[in-house]
Amino acid sequence: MLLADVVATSAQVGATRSRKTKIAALRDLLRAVEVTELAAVVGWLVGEPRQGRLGIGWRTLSDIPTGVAAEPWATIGWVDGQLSALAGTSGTGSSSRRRALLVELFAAVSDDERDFLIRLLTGELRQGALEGLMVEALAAAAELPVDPVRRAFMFSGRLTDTAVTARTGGAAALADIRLTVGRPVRPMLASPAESLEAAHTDLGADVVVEFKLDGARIQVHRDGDHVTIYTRTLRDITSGVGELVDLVRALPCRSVVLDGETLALTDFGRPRPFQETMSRFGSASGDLLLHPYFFDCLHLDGTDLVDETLQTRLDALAEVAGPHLIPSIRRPDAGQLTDHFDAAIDAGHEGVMIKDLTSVYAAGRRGKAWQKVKPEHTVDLVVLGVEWGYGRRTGLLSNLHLGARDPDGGPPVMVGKTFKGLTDELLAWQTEEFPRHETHRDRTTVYLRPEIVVEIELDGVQTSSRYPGGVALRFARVLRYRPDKTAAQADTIEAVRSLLPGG
Ligand SMILES: Nc1ncnc2c1ncn2[C@@H]1O[C@H](COP(=O)(O)OP(=O)(O)OP(=O)(O)O)[C@@H](O)[C@H]1O
Repeated sequence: MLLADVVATSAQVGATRSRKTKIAALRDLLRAVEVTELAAVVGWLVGEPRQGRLGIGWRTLSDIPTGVAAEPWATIGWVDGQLSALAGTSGTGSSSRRRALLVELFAAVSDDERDFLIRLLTGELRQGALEGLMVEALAAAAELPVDPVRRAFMFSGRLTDTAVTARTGGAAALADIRLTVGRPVRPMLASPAESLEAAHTDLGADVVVEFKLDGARIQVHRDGDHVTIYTRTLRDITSGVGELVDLVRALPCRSVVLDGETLALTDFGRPRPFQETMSRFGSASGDLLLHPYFFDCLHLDGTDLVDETLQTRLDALAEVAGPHLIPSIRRPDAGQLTDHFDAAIDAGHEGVMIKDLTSVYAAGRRGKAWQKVKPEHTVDLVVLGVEWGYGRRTGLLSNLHLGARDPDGGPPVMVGKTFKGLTDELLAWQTEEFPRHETHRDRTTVYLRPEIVVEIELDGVQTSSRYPGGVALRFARVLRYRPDKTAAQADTIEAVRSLLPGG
């Protein structure tokens, strides 16, 4: 099959807002490709080549001469081979070798294909929403229910592998993919709740309420003396966090998989700012010590706990990591719930997580089983453009155009603008950094590729006829930039709409 077929399907997926139509388009393509082409195609369609991130920048790519292929002939296998060669090129002389490979690649493709490849190689195609669609399309193509595919993906962490397993082995092979100590599992995520009371009413009395710490997610695997530690995006950071490795090695068990958050603390035991934890995180240097706060246990001494209730998992966690638990309270009444929330805020934390004690561990869709409550609403949005300031801000890039993620993989949906909360330092940073992400500009505004995520605090949202999503932010202000997040991890337009009064 040709690259052109994949590009056509990608365009079809982008052109419709209908989830069903998108899935059908992906399913038809998945059915038509050879099994040998499947991993490459799945990787491209979710924006994550099976070779991993190739680290090719926009600047390098824009310098490669345009192709001449009038009749597209680039096959999937050939393009995949070029990407493997690119991935395997390192050391002296690698940049000219990489350039030669790119020139060869681009000479063989049409304009549409070139555009697709550029977006693939720069990471612009990478979107969490596409993974969700792909999971459903893989199930449809293999005529299987979605759940076993989603579950296999949770355990394997690699959609390309899951695709091949679904195609070649069907339900039985998918069911064989289980938690393996040492191999990271995709983490379970939370949904925002409107308020403490709303979450409590929604989940009922059978809940645990935990502090929500503003650190970095860690997933810890230990098999005997062998410890590995992964980030939220399943990156192995073991070598950078020696203090955590030592601590986990000393836990009273033979094998364990733990989920938690890690933080650096001040001398007074209060959390250090998020930026400080992040800068220490994974870089073995610096004298800040990271402390783990565990909140889940997925495996203990040969027993998988993923399908057990949270209550059972927390009991196992208390047994193995008692001194390192996140502060929590089980089955609080309304008064205890508010007290716990206040205690979290007083201690300098972000808020609380309210979790259903009867729920199992499930990654893949932001479920309602874990709900987060913060004192203010905050959303992570994508910067779409920025206007030149005036008055004191003349010559500085100031007013941000903010977009929420389209859960179906389309371009972000604009929901408002703000220049509030920007310090002089941030204004200077924006003015220097944003032109590097520019697509084009007009007299007032520099438009950006949607790749910078900013955390916005707001009082709420209101319906709007001006913005395409029908909703606009109220009193939005910039809290901070989120370099740890990609646009695929920004909040969705649905998450923004859910903040509408009564939404
Ligand atoms: N008690 C806790 N239970 C689960 N996750 C927690 C807890 N405390 C802190 N966290 C962090 O919160 C994240 C889950 O919240 P969410 O799914 O909203 O992710 P997020 O988009 O990073 O959230 P936010 O932007 O609010 O940090 C986890 O990935 C973890 O890093």
